[in-house]
Amino acid sequence: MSYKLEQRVFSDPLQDAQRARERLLLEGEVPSGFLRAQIEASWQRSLKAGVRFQDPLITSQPPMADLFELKENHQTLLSMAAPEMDHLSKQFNRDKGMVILANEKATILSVLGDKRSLNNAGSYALDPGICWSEETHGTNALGTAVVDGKPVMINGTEHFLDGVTCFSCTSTPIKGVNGQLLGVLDLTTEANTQHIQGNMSAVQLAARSIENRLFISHFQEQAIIAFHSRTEYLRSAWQGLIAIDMEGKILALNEQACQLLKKSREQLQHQPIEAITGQSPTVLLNQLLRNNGVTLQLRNIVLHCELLHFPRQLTGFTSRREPLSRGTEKAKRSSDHPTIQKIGAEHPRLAKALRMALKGINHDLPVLLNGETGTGKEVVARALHNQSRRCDKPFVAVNCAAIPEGLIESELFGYREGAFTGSRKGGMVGRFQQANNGTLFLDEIGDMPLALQARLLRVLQERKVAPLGGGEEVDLDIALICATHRDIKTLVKDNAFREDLYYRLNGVGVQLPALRVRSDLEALLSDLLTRVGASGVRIHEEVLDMFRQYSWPGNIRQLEMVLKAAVAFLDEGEKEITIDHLTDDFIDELSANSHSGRAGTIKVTELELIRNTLDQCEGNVSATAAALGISRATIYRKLREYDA
Ligand SMILES: Nc1ncnc2c1ncn2[C@@H]1O[C@H](COP(=O)(O)OP(=O)(O)OP(=O)(O)O)[C@@H](O)[C@H]1O
Repeated sequence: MSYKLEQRVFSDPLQDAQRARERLLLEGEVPSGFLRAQIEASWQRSLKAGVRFQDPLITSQPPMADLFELKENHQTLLSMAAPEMDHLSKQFNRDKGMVILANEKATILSVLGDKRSLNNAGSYALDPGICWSEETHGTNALGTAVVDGKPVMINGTEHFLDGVTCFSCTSTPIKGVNGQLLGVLDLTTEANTQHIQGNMSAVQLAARSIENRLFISHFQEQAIIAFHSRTEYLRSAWQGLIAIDMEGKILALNEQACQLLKKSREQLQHQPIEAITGQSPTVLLNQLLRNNGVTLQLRNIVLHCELLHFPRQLTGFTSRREPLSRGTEKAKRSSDHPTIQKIGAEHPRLAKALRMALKGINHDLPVLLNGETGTGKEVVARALHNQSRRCDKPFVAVNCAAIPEGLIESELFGYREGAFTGSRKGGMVGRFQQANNGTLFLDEIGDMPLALQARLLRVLQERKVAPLGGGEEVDLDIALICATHRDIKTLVKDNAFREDLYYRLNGVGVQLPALRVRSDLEALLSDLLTRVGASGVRIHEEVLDMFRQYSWPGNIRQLEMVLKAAVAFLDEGEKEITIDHLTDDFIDELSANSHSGRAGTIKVTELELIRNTLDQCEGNVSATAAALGISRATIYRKLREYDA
């Protein structure tokens, strides 16, 4: 008894844990009072599960097919966690930290960091596919966080297996939109007690960010309100999030929202938002949109709220208002997929490129679309397919940037049943094969890893694809459309993109113009207004002028969202969008970011003017020179300057 008291007064967790190890070895039981309560309970469970200190670590990974399947089943979690893991890994690079993501059963999905730097055999058990449950590895941060469902730090000898007592590990659970356990994020460094608290804060911050990202992506079609009692915490990982449906019913909340509102998830979920805010959802949403945020004085707390996510069907939300236009479903559907004629209607140069692309695709020439984000690359790809000879065959789109690097190959080429021990029954048909006879759209092709570019080139040359793991080759008959926002020629120059592949993909190149240089803004506006159900609505000249001056970094996608918001603000019977219907933050953005006002943009504007005029004159340089009152030589010189 006196011994325990003494060691508690001069508590050193590592020494305490070492003593607890010695006692356990001597007595065969976990001694009480030596370890922190969470660790003691975990040691008890480990012992009960039959794990012993000296048990070897499991270092062999499962078969490749199981690994593929594991990653495939957790693709969303992996992609949402990737940026946070990357950030964490850079932050702890100096400390030789390894960042680990595991699933809800403590099986490792992904590891960042150089395990050789940890200089310990134990690090070789930190590979994807290896399970770190308490049953397999005794007390460890991943397995214990899964059991406890809360953050855990395990330092040195607090681990159960001798083989991992050289590590300090900090894990925190990652929860899904309904509070269910999705996985665990962990930071493993060499054992020391000094930094572990700092590690915990960093890991928790990263885990909250991942959860918030998952939350936002899960409720893409709903309104998401972000809030906090302190404004400086808005837009941070600690903000509360609530997703509501079109009737204003709470669909889900994140952990921080429950803490801020001091209520459990069960108490709040499925309740009307009015029960919390005291305001009808329509009033609240309209206020949030109009004022860029509101402060709510609730009974026991002040909440600063922002509308984080704008529901696509906002007009449906303000359902008491008459719909602005009553186009038939069919009309709506057809306007959802503009034709290439419509896309290029008032843009001769684009129209010509699109006509050539359609001819090309019908003769099996690949098409390469290039344009900034939101310029309509996917819209064009679909239009080309819909009007091609393959229109009744599949259109398969793959975003190369959204798939984890290790999975792109199996995603594109598939793998065979029996290709690997334990491979999935029926294997997996790759996207190439899915698109056979139809069109394959490879978006963000500029992000394809170099190693895979070689394989892609081979497939395109041979027009055959063999699933991973060998097996029969399948003849391919596909139209290929690729897209990128990157400058592929620069990537080629930098050796980041294979030159031979570039020429293979660039059968017909189509440059999609940025919105700021398009001469058909009015036509696009009327098209987009129809798409958002407001075909009879006009746009005030002053707003049009502002739109013409603005640089539109998000291009057509951004314009579409601005119009949706403006339409939602129209009062009943109102038929004109004026400056009053634009949100304050967009008006600020307009004045700060008009392309004629930006520093250093005179040259850009000049070149845009030349390009625009060239478009209008269908590429005729003499006509352009005459229209602008400058010489042909000046036009060539300025275009060369731009290229340089
Ligand atoms: N010609 C068009 N007419 C009407 N809407 C369009 C047109 N082009 C694009 N859009 C709309 O703009 C948005 C962005 O289009 P899309 O996804 O095709 O762009 P993208 O260039 O592929 O973007 P990213 O590079 O970010 O993937 C979509 O909502 C789409 O409906």
